[in-house]
Amino acid sequence: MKKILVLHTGGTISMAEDANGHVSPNEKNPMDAVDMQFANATIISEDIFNLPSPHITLEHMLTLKKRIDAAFDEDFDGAVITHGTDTLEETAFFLDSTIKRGKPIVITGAMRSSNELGTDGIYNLLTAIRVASDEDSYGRGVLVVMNDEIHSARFVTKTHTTNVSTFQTPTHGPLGLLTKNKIFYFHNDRENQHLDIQSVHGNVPIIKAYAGMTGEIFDLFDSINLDGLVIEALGAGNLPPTAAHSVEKLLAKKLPIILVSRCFNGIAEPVYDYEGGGSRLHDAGVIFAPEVNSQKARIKLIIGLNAGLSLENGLENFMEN
Ligand SMILES: NC(=O)C[C@H](N)C(=O)O
Repeated sequence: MKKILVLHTGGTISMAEDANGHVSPNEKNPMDAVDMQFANATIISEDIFNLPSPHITLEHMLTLKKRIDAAFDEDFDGAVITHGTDTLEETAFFLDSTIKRGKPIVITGAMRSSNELGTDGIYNLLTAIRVASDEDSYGRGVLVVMNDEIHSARFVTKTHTTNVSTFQTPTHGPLGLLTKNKIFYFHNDRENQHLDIQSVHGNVPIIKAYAGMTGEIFDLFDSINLDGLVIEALGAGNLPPTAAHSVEKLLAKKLPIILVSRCFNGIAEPVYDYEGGGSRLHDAGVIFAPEVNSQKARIKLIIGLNAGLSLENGLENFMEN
């Protein structure tokens, strides 16, 4: 018999719709009323927060990490988290990057609130518990389970504003799926580097590049106290020339600048050798973060900085792997 901890954090899965079609949080979490009878698992539930996920901060993510660490030091065999979908991938990535792989951690949510027609919350919660109590889920890192699919926290992203199949894994594909009776894994994800941090300080904004971008936004950053910057660059990792010029001025001040692509699929690499091209940006000191989107690159940078990494001490290696 597995002992699974369910941590509710809020989100649409715990919300309800009113007569005007507006969706908002409930005083009492409807997920607490779900019948949790499993042949192979005992469920203990806690309402750790009741927040829409746009209200979730890195401090909340750290609180969740500490609660899961404590539960795993006790006799829990796995953890399930219910979470709003807007920032679910960020919490999933944070936990995957700060907790050593072993006992299953599964995150789920819903696209339709608890009293809406075709609500997906209870179904997703029950399938997440099935995955967390399955022997084969051990050692796979943090998993996102929604709509009968299992995704790696490292690569999954929210792709649709309203559709129940919103969580997808561009480039890599899902790790597995659930049928009525079985769980199938058809990929093994590589181990994600994890750092056991105790703080989450850092001011790290994300900037998106576009055709005709000038350097003004980067020049503004010159006067703000930043700990790092993440740029969603064009294509394989390039910037318009004037933007690149201003980025080089920030690099001269030893600011960690992380580059990912604004493309939905693929991996950014330093390839192009022209003004603003990726290979020149890389030579100037821009760090390319492969296989993560900008919101995950930002979390990864904050984790690295809070673990004591710096440009002189291992930050580039951490971000590039
Ligand atoms: N489907 C959802 O959960 C979206 C909601 N706005 C949230 O992230 O809290």
